Amino acid sequence: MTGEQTTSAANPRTSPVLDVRGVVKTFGDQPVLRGIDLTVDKHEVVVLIGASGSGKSTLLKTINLLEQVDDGQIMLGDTDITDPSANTDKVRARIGVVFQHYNLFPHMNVLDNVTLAARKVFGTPRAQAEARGLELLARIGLGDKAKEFPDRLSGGQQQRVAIARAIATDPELLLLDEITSALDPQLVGEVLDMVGELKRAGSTIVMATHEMSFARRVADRVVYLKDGVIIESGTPEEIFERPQRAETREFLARLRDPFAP
Ligand SMILES: Nc1ncnc2c1ncn2[C@@H]1O[C@H](COP(=O)(O)OP(=O)(O)OP(=O)(O)O)[C@@H](O)[C@H]1O
Repeated sequence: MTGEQTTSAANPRTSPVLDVRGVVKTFGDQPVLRGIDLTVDKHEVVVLIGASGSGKSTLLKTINLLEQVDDGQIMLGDTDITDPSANTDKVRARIGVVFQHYNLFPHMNVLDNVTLAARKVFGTPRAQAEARGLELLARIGLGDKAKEFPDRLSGGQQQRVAIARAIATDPELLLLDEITSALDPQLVGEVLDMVGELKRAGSTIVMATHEMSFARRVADRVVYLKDGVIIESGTPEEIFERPQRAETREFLARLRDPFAP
């Protein structure tokens, strides 16, 4: 028996980092999430795939409380974050988020961007926050950019800073929404490599992406969403090599050949 098996036998399953239960979201009369169930364990990397408009971003937004659910429940650890009494700021402080468009504050230098949440939300003393920020920037190869303003960085560098900012407060969960789709193709690799490093470092991640090769490489679990419903989820091998559902097979075939019937 391996050490890992002994540990898990001794410690029965701990509660998941994220537990999405029956989440429903409608915009006007358009149902966008139609009963989503999704559990994410610590250190797990879950990748959401699906056609444009299938509800991937909306799902991430409900988890970050940028959108309210119409029905269902979302647990972050032991906190029901969909309970009206949940403190939005406290919930958001536990979740790191990076969106498609690197939304760094343009009037702040890179280090101030990375350390802002630690200083303002967590009250970490500036010297301590900056030491951690500089360490993070050095780790991602941008140590020499600490005092630069965002507009002096390439899109890929800005997005890497946005990721550094999201992890600077050691969030329990990281949400990444199409973080490479606004980038020039030659800048995509450096950002995706950074996500690979976060995975190796043990982050818990839910990400939406159209980069299937990346989903295949980095995901522990791939979740295929269609019209607000999870059609199928499984390991990258299960989804990409042996999809069980006809809808998944059709989606993947269309990616390979957009003119497929
Ligand atoms: N605030 C909103 N008001 C009205 N409709 C919305 C709103 N946000 C999203 N939608 C609609 O909800 C549906 C799902 O959108 P969503 O952005 O979640 O899809 P997605 O899978 O992330 O797409 P993409 O891959 O293009 O980012 C779309 O039809 C979209 O137009």
